[in-house]
Amino acid sequence: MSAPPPPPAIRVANLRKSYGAHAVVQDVSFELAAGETLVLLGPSGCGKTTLLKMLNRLIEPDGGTVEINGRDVRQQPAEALRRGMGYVIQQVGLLPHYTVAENIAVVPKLLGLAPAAIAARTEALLTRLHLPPARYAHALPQQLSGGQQQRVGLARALAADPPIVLMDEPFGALDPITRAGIRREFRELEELRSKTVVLVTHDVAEAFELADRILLLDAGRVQQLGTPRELLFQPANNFVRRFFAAERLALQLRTLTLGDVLSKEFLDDNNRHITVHEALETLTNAAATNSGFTVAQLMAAFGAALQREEDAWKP
Ligand SMILES: Nc1ncnc2c1ncn2[C@@H]1O[C@H](COP(=O)(O)OP(=O)(O)OP(=O)(O)O)[C@@H](O)[C@H]1O
Repeated sequence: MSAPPPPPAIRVANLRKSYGAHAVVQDVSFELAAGETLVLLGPSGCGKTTLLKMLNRLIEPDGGTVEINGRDVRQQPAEALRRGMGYVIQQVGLLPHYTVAENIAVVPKLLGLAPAAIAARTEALLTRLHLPPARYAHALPQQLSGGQQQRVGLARALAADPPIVLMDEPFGALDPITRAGIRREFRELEELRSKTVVLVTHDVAEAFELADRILLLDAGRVQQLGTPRELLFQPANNFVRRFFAAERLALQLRTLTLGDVLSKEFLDDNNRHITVHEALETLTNAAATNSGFTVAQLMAAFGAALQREEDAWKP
């Protein structure tokens, strides 16, 4: 007999939380496979942060269950649970009198890791996050820019190599350009690729860029759970449709790939996964090498692909 499949990394069932008469999270359920990135998205006050904090017991639910790797979180002490999950917040929360390296070492020390292992890990993470250790390991948080502090916050969350990382508006305090840059680094960070990530944002473009799946909330209720593509092309209701209306074209450009829009003769293994948006950026860059098609051809193909998608989901 084959072994039963492993339980999902995170399973949330019928989770509820109210403050007085205000139902902040209402009957939320979802499952997340190991290695998946789920983005909690929705308007301000819809319950994203409350939902996230119930995963690591910073907030205790009124009802429902949270299981991590098949185990109910209430069966483990909250402190131990939190040490096993990375947590990144907008305010970063670095300890002001600790150096960058000391901040990163807090959880690994609590977990009893050997000092040499902690030092090696800190150095590797700082290097990976573009903060050369020789320059930054012994700096104090106040000597860093907001973007650099955010990177240290990320390094700290990853220091003990937790399989699950929770992030609450991790790029929220940054200006748009720094934000886009860090987001790109984040996507490319090997350290995060294998991790199960739950990330809160109210930024639609950010959600589309980072999510494997998006959980869209309104007033504490799940409006839709699905891939960015599903939310865009198969909205479950009018709220979902309206939520993306203002940025629809930009999202479509970021969602459809060359593989979706171009015919086979223009495709190869290097370009088929590039989004139309990325391809346009390259094409309009003067230094770009010849890609075999023009902006006009790509836009025509994109228009035809959109029509196909819309037609496919018409009731
Ligand atoms: N401790 C509390 N007591 C009373 N009400 C609270 C408490 N914490 C949160 N709320 C309310 O619950 C609702 C959801 O808050 P939450 O922080 O989860 O929303 P959010 O979607 O993360 O919002 P934002 O995007 O603005 O951060 C809000 O209306 C908030 O005022």
